[in-house]
Amino acid sequence: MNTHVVDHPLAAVLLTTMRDARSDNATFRAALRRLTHMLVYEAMREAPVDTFDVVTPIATTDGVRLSHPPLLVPVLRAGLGMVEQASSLIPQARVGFVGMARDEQTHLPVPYLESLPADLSGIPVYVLDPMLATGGSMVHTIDLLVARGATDVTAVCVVAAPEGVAALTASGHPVRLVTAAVDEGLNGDAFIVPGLGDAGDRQFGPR
Ligand SMILES: O=P(O)(O)OC[C@H]1O[C@H](OP(=O)(O)OP(=O)(O)O)[C@H](O)[C@@H]1O
Ligand SMILES: O=c1cc[nH]c(=O)[nH]1
Ligand SMILES: [Mg+2]
Repeated sequence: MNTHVVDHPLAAVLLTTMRDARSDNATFRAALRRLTHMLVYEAMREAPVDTFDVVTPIATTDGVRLSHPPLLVPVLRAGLGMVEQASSLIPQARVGFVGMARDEQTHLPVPYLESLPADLSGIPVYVLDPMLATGGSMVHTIDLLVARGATDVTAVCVVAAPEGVAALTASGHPVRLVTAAVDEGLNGDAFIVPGLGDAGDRQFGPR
């Protein structure tokens, strides 16, 4: 599984704001939006394009358009904070939704929402979730996508734990990871260390 860590000073500054426990909900959300812009921009770097003639006020030249406009899939709740920025960067993208919340005892994801197109064959999919911890939520989401025919999936995360990266690799799914950081690991509550806490709570308040 290919992992791309976006290593850029501007991304690192935004990640620092998100990590900082003193950042309030609004500050955290604003930093997530701006960091999402950078992550999606990098994630789309190799996206294939078609060329066509575009007529400027002066002459005709080559224009480009995305060959395959993608599907964006925010994983609720925390991924909601990424979808507005991602879709403004890719206005042609469609959006599907998956909702799940980890059980605090088992740390397993409990799904509560699935709203996805039936056929995803030939459509690149970008899953938006700030946190890849055990990987359970991301693997479950990709299971749903692959069952609909997806063969080209990118997980766009802010912070990943090595355990989550290993789970994505072990899943055998056609996925690559774009993230701002791979952290040290998980604590006994399956939270990422040093991480940034609960990304849903830090945007929207406790459930
Ligand atoms: O890799 P995992 O161990 O599955 O953990 C990661 C998941 O945990 C968080 O969601 P959470 O379950 O806290 O729900 P929320 O977004 O509603 O807060 C996060 O946004 C991921 O979806
Ligand atoms: O550190 C973590 C782990 C799972 N979910 C979060 O929001 N944060
Ligand atoms: Mg949460």
